[in-house]
Amino acid sequence: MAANADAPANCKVVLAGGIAKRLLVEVAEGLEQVSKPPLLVGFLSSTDPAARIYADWTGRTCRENGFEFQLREVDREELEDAIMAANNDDSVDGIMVYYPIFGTGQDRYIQQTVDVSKDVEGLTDRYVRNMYHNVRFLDEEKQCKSVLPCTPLAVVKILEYLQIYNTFLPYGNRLHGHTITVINRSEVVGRPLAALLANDGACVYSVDIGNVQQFTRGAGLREKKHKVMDDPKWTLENRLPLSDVVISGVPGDKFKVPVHLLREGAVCINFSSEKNFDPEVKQKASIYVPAIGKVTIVVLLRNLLRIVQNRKDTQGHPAAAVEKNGTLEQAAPGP
Ligand SMILES: NC(=O)C1=CN([C@@H]2O[C@H](COP(=O)(O)OP(=O)(O)OC[C@H]3O[C@@H](n4cnc5c(N)ncnc54)[C@H](O)[C@@H]3O)[C@@H](O)[C@H]2O)C=CC1
Ligand SMILES: Nc1nc(=O)c2c([nH]1)NC[C@@H]1CN(c3ccc(C(=O)N[C@@H](CCC(=O)O)C(=O)O)cc3)C=[N+]21
Repeated sequence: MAANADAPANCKVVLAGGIAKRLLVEVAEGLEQVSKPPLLVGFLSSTDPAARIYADWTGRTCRENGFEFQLREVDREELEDAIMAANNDDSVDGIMVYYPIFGTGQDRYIQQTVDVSKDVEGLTDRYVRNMYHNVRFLDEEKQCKSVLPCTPLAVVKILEYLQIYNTFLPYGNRLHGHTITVINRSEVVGRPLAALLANDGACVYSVDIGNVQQFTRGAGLREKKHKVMDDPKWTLENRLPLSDVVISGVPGDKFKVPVHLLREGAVCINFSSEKNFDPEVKQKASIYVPAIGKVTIVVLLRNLLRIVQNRKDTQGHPAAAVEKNGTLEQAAPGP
């Protein structure tokens, strides 16, 4: 054994750019099906430097891939009216609002101002409710897919790429048998992500600053949608050794995932702007994805195409446009 102690560890570092490229092929095909390049309008009222970087980056990715993008920098007091004007402007296909703005519950209120038919980020109530309830379509005919939030969906796409999703299993159950820890439970990323992964069959431990919760569809995946449980005995430290996938998104540069507690061969994914994993992660992980932003933006373009498509499909088909939430009765094609 000692003879091999200096051999390099076998961790594959997977960069988001490569995964994004594959998804972009799909997006390019979708773009050919629409009559004009979709216009995305981004509202920047945030003073957070991460929001501006992300906004610039969205613009660049849109333009490079045949989409139109306009950045509207408005005072936060004017934002609600500006969003309403874009809702009523037929030339605007999609709207995204960069957060944080007020950094309070008011951001949630602003989010709900975006018209559901233009919400590329899937953050309005109807989409969020569909996601938590595992309802995948907007219409009973199952023609119009619901919109999923970009960053959680980007993580799903990465897990599909890495073949953590087992395509031998039926769609909707493909994470059965996996134990996944998600460190972050924000309303925009961590909590929806835990729910999506649990709805797809995983046993998910959702960790935030206060506690650890388990999201699962129960033994034998008998439930249609996930349930959430609390147990004060659960800690990050005692969940990590059980987890074959660890996804971390803690803001700030203080937090580091304790590498010594990772299970040998774990798959580690970081979505925080800061590095939540020290380089030693490569001594333990089988796969390490250090950042996911590039995939998130391609998922955004994919969502933009989807809402353009859904609007086309609901024209002259008003039943699909009203609030009518079907339940997930059958397996549906990919998310
Ligand atoms: N790559 C991407 O596509 C995206 C990345 N981000 C990045 O992800 C990070 C998080 O963003 P948000 O979810 O919006 O932040 P947030 O501040 O709303 O939520 C942070 C979450 O982390 C938890 N947390 C904080 N400290 C912790 C600790 N020591 N241990 C365990 N949990 C802890 C909090 O309880 C909370 O659930 C940021 O760095 C942000 O820039 C955000 C959106 C998209
Ligand atoms: N409505 C809204 N949606 C967002 O998704 C949103 C937002 N507002 N406000 C700002 C935050 C921040 N954010 C990031 C995106 C990518 C990386 C990221 O990881 N980027 C690089 C790594 C760092 C780099 O290369 O500079 C990458 O993945 O390759 C981080 C953070 C999205 N945000």
